[in-house]
Amino acid sequence: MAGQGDRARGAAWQLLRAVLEDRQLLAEMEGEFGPLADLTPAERARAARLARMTLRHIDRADAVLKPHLRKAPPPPVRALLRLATVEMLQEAAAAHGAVNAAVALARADRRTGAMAGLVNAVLRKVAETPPAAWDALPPQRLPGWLRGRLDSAWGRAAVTGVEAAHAAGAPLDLTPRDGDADALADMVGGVALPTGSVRLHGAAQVSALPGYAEGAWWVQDAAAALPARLLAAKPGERVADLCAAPGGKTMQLAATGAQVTALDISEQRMARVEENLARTDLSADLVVADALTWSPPQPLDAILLDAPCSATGTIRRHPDLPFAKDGASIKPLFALQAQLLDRALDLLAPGGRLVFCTCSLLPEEGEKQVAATLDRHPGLSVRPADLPGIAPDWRDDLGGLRLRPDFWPDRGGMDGFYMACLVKSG
Ligand SMILES: C[S@@+](CC[C@H](N)C(=O)[O-])C[C@H]1O[C@@H](n2cnc3c(N)ncnc32)[C@H](O)[C@@H]1O
Repeated sequence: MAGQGDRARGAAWQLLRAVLEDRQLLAEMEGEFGPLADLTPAERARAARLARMTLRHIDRADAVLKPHLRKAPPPPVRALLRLATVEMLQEAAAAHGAVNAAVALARADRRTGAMAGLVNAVLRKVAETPPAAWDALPPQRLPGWLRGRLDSAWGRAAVTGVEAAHAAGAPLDLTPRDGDADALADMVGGVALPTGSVRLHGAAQVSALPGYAEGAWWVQDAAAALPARLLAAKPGERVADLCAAPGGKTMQLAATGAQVTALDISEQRMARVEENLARTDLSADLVVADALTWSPPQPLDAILLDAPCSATGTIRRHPDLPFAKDGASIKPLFALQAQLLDRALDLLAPGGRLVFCTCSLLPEEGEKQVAATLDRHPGLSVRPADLPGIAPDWRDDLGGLRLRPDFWPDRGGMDGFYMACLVKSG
């Protein structure tokens, strides 16, 4: 019978193959029926971590493997070699355990069984790689379609910084329900960030942290916490969160005392908003509907539009994304974002505020989208972003905020985001 580590490795191998061979997203496979279904919570966490770590360092693994392979092995074997290489060199796992487990996995699968000898021989050589040689390998490159766009938008130094941030992964950020970051940092042993989030470095089991059961905080990247702060909802205001699930921003809005309607097109994802609100003892009206056709009973004072996007700002948390998506698959989102913006503006009362945001690194989903909206809607203006803890150079010429993973390098980075607060003429 396979040991615990082997079951986790086996599941990580399946996850990797599904991403690399079938372009599936990890998040879609981590549910009840995916490759992790029969594992214990600890095994699941380990499998998901191994798969993500391998995807973050796959180019480096290939560079180490190349001299030991006469020709590229079939994809399943290649994925197994990459997994074990990253486990040994990035995680510094004991070589005998990683090699033996990979050989056992190869042997147990009829598609790879005949190559178990090769797996053994190659990984024994990989195990001899000096740590300094591994450390000297450059971080994984972004895929060509994204690298080119980011290079044109932000320049080569930024691209290099973003790639380094992706390789480093992401810390765990929490948003305090009562807004007291110092008290929460003391409670969980984290660091209060200048923008009001609390950061924890190193692996932590979220549900075991103090305050989880009481709903004193929720997990939310420090950058993702800023759009709701930019909207600055006030008690009693009528506010809608138009693309709400899983609800991080809904909880922030509800915590202000505003009357919040949280809307999402996905019933399944809306269930997550409901769970999150229940745990944090916050309330909002929940609506499953298409934001393009939904109408509120009265015009709204403020709207948050966290529009569907390429999510290219979250690659450090989701290293599978560059393998599962490409430039063509994200293009239709640009038009949808413009439609959602126009519709949201229709729903606002005169003088009302709309924060548009996307977790994207592409100007097409941020700066360009807002500039085009201002052109389409004479009288619309941007209220310049001004929030505690933001650096002046995060602000763009329009008055929005451009955030990138290479910002805050000494603090552990942040997700990529763009946000701007639009004000409808009175
Ligand atoms: C970026 S996510 C939102 C994240 C969320 N605001 C948070 O902070 O937790 C985008 C969401 O938009 C929803 N969505 C996509 N198209 C939509 C539409 N036409 N109307 C309403 N929601 C939509 C998706 O189901 C998805 O949950």
